[in-house]
Amino acid sequence: MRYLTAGESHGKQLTTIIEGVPAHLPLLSEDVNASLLRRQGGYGRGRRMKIEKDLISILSGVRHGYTLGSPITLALTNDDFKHWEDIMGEEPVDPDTHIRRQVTKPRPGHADLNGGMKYNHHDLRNVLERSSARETAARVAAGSVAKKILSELGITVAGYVRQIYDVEARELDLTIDEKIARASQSDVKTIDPEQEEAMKRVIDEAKQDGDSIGGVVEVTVDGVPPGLGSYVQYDRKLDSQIAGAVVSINAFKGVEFGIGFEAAHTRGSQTHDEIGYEDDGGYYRKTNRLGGFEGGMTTGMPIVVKGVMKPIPTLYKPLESVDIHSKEPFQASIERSDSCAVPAASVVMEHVVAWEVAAAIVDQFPSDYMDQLKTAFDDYRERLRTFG
Ligand SMILES: Cc1cc2nc3c(=O)[nH]c(=O)nc-3n(C[C@H](O)[C@H](O)[C@H](O)COP(=O)(O)O)c2cc1C
Ligand SMILES: C=C(O[C@@H]1CC(C(=O)O)=C[C@@H](OP(=O)(O)O)[C@H]1O)C(=O)O
Repeated sequence: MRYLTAGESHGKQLTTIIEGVPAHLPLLSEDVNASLLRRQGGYGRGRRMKIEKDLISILSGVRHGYTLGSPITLALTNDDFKHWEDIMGEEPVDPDTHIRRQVTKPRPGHADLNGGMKYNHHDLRNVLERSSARETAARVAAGSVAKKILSELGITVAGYVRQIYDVEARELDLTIDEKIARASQSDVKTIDPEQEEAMKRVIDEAKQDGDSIGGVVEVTVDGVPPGLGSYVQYDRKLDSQIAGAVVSINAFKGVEFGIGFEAAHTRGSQTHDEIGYEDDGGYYRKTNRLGGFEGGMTTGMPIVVKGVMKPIPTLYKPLESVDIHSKEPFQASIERSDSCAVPAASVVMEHVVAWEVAAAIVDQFPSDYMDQLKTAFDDYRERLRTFG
């Protein structure tokens, strides 16, 4: 399976084209919209999310509620476009007006300067429109289709906020239903109200100071069998595909599986997951310190992956920059902005991880239609249970 996204942040629409989804997967626009709605929520978002009502139209690949096996096109209209028509429209504009409106003071931490230099854009709006995390709506749309495939196979994916700035969510031993319930809340998704309030407080403080903050998101995938991904070629290692996908989310700078960076100071005996066997369930691990991966393949334990999001680059008290026309020092441009997008990004990360897992499954069990996939997948699970 593969997908492409297209669209500018304040352009007419975002488009996702997905290829390789097996036929006969139940799919309605409501399924995608439920995910999009969650991504729009979350404490710390700016005014843009009050303008948009992210609802997709399915333009191809689905008929009477089921996928056809042909490319699926999901289109999402930007409601904000109506306010930007003269800036974002396709018609040429008068050069004087154009010069006055240009974005010329690149924001440190955003794609503005590097993108402008690379594509020779003297108006940095040409960069920021596509580098904006508005694009993550299109990726969540793709991920919601992936989640439908996974749910047909008994696999669930849940993402939630582990940390915002210096407020850490307490570690809890949650059931999968509790994790999903927590992930589907649309606010700061944590465990106890006190921590939620503390997270909201640090977001408010950053906002009042014209500053921004980041945090940590955790995604868990339950119900995966052992052996998804492969050790035989570097680019088939599923953990590396997931890591790449996480770091491809705007502002995500690091990723870890299980105990992750802690493994630098744990001994082998406190790092690896001992193996057990039960007649009913087959092989299992006594712990899940490695977050569900060995050798680029799933172990059968839940995948546990964390991503760190840096603070948002646009600051209402801007950092120093240089005007690319005059070369004079200036404060960076202020674009309307979020002050913290970690809660929204937890929904994005959940969906990009879901995509990678679903794509690995469809790749490993090539199927034209869902029943074929389910049978191949169930047979595989059954074979593993008595393996050896
Ligand atoms: C959900 C989400 C919302 C974001 N909102 C903003 C924003 O309002 N303002 C901003 O400057 N950056 C925002 N970002 C981050 C930038 O898009 C990102 O930092 C930029 O594209 C540069 O990419 P890099 O940080 O990965 O290097 C957001 C990121 C995510 C995931
Ligand atoms: C539009 C979204 O996020 C945007 C991501 C973003 C950025 O620079 O990444 C900047 C802001 O855009 P605007 O200036 O239009 O408010 C965010 O609102 C979205 O998540 O749908």
